[in-house]
Amino acid sequence: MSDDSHVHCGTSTHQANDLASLREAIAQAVRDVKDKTPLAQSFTNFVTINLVANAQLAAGGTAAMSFLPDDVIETAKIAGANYINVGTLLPFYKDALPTIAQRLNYLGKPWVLDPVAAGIGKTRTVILQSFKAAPPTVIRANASEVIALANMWGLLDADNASRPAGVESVDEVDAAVEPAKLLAQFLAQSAPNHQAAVAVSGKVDLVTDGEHVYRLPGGSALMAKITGAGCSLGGVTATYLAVAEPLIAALAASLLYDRAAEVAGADAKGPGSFQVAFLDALWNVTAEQVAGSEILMQ
Ligand SMILES: Nc1ncnc2c1ncn2[C@@H]1O[C@H](COP(=O)(O)OP(=O)(O)OP(=O)(O)O)[C@@H](O)[C@H]1O
Ligand SMILES: Cc1ncsc1CCO
Ligand SMILES: [Mg+2]
Repeated sequence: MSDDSHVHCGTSTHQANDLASLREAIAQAVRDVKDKTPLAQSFTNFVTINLVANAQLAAGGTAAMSFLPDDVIETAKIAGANYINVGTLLPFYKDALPTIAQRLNYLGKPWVLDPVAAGIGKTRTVILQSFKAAPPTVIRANASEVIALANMWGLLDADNASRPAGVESVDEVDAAVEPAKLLAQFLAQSAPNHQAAVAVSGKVDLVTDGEHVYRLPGGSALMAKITGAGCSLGGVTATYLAVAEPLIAALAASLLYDRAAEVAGADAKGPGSFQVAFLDALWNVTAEQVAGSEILMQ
């Protein structure tokens, strides 16, 4: 864990020390999930709900999926963290989701948001706009969604105007650096202990707490050929958020995904066998492998 040979970008000694303690905390989070099997509750889309639950179990946690406000709030009282994903919408979500977000925040319950397809449709926009007043602890999204959400919350100037992109990203992760930092700073203002994080997925993942930016290379291109890679990453981020602070949870989940995708990609014959191998790898990748990953700090 003290091996920081993967540090790049002219890293100072101070940063190297930070990175060493970050690696310790990441390893601890991975071990804590395996030891404590924390519950993370999800309000998530119908397309990928099964992969979300299976990925949370494979990482070592437990899953519960709920949709009605009373059910979500009661379950939140026993869950370590929560996850909201707006990929598929039903009419009642327009009232249910703002209510749920407000209650989670009032109760001080940490939660992860995946703003799937941000920018598409009035209903989704109303729901995502409502979260500005009751923000999540962590946002996990692709680059287009991060840009669209930052724009929707009025955090961007005209130069950074976004376009909606469906459920797949049309933007590169690098285009989302500033929007991600601005979102993380905004989340931190209202978060317990002022701690929050934004994770942007793509070829090279990016995680920021609003101050530092961490780039996480690796993974497999086959991740983009199974549906729910991003959704389940949000779910597993919530699993880690049950035992760790936001930045550590976002880093641990994204790094676990990269390492597991590499293992799965090594002998998969295509997307089907890749998904099966990926779940096995989520289970088998060790805390040391996750924490020893390449992390480019800025
Ligand atoms: N080209 C790529 N190379 C390596 N890993 C990738 C690539 N594209 C995506 N990934 C990985 O796939 C996972 C999901 O990221 P992605 O950006 O596809 O999310 P998403 O668009 O929200 O996905 P979905 O909505 O289908 O769940 C992340 O772990 C990310 O690292
Ligand atoms: C394909 C799809 N459509 C709505 S949600 C979803 C899962 C990927 O975000
Ligand atoms: Mg997605």
